[in-house]
Amino acid sequence: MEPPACVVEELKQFVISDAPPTAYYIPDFLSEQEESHLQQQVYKSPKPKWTQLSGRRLQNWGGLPHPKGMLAETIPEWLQTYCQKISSLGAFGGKVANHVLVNEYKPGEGIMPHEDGPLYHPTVTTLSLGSHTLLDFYTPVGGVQGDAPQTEENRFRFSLLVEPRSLLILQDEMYQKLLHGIRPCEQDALSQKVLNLSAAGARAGDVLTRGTRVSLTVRHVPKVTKAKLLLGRR
Ligand SMILES: O=C(O)CCC(=O)C(=O)O
Ligand SMILES: [Fe+2]
Repeated sequence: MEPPACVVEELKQFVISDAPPTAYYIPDFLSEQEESHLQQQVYKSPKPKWTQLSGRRLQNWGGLPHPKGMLAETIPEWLQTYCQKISSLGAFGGKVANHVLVNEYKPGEGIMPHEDGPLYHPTVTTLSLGSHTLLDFYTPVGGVQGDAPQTEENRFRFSLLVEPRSLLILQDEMYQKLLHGIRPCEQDALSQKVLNLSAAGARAGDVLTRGTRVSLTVRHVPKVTKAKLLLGRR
């Protein structure tokens, strides 16, 4: 089902026009109460729900995405509310998000440049709780013109500032053609390379100190397998 055109229309005011198509940045998408409620729920989750990785830890909700289809699991109500709220903006072309990754980064932690890949295509949406971060975007290896060595520095294109309580939506080229990552540092010195400075209420020259950030990446996994294997069936 297509979303009502007016809803998608409403998103257009949030396009980051200096970035490649298409990034939407919505500051204060969450109220402070919603932010602390979500933080409480994340930290109330049972310990085995966390997976510790190098430089961050995560919770996976909704099932494990797989090329053959995700065996869907029920998303708890405290997350489902936001799956619906974000989907109702038209972010997933009328579909409802069915997968959420919760990432926690302490100051000095980050995530290596990567692509989100085909399983979630074509949209990823991110809620930020507790702290800002800088999301850095890179040309893939092999995508840099000329003879320059393909170092991370040479492949770096620009950053987006995501403030706590904001919603970021990435689609199109931003999703498909660029890698994204978070540098493992404790402070961010903002420059003109941050393409959404004014929308995020910041200025070049500002230095922001990171706190613990929890991000919720809310996505729609199109390929789902519903048939649960009936164990013990005769
Ligand atoms: O924490 C973020 O904003 C980025 C997380 C991310 O890139 C991912 O989970 O794929
Ligand atoms: Fe990612």
